[in-house]
Amino acid sequence: RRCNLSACSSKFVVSQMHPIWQEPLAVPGGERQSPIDIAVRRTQFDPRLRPLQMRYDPRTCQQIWNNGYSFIVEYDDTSDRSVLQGGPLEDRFRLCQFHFHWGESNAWGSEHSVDRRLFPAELHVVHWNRDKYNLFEEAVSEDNGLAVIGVFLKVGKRHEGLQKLVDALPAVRHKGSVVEFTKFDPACLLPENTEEYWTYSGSLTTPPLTEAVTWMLMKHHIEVSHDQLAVFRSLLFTSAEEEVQKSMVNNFRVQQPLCGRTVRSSFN
Ligand SMILES: CCCCCCc1ccc(S(N)(=O)=O)cc1
Ligand SMILES: [Zn+2]
Repeated sequence: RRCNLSACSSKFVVSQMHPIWQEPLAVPGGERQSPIDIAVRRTQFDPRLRPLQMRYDPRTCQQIWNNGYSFIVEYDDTSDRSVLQGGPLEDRFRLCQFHFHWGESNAWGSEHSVDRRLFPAELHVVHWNRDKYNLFEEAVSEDNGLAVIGVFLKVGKRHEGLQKLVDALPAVRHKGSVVEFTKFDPACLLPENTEEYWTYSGSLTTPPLTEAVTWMLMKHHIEVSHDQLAVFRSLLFTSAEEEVQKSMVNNFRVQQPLCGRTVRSSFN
């Protein structure tokens, strides 16, 4: 199937209307946008890809914030206490936050797909290149500025590690609310096997959509219970002042053209 190259080549491409942000999105460049479908048969095994090395200090966990699009668990990234390196990465990246994307039903919700298969939700663990930049805000707009680990969620047994986070969500029901949240190790949300992943060069999936991200999608998913996911869906896009309350669901971006990029795998 030909990639709609028209969406890949023009300098400024106005991509599709975003279901939540409404206004048409003009994205810079537009030839390495995220998310994408991972066509497994077209991925290329790269034996040079090393295992990922996550070293997270749970004490760097600070708060949960409802930013009106997802809930963000934010970490203190003013020192090298929580760092990611290895895999496809040449530099060291500091953990700054993690968040999720999910659907209104279990039939969809993830941003990436695997052979067109969608998952009910997707976790993003966000890091920035501390060897090249001094702040996340700088790294966001730079090539090789960010490294995001993606993990697919399936509905099944209850995830014990997630429950502490789920219990805190009612406190950030409305857009703009923040609650203290400490001593949480995001490694508990990763699958046991973090050696098997796909990696490609892409972008942020929400504004500013900058093409700064090295993506690493875990091949293995984690399981959460239906009730845990229902609490995600009980959050609101809207602030307490707004008269019409809108459920925070379907906060994912539609898939973008691959534009000739190669997705590499760390496994055969
Ligand atoms: C200077 C402010 C920029 C904030 C950009 C925050 C952001 C982080 C990760 C992702 S995602 N979904 O690609 O992992 C999207 C947006
Ligand atoms: Zn995300």
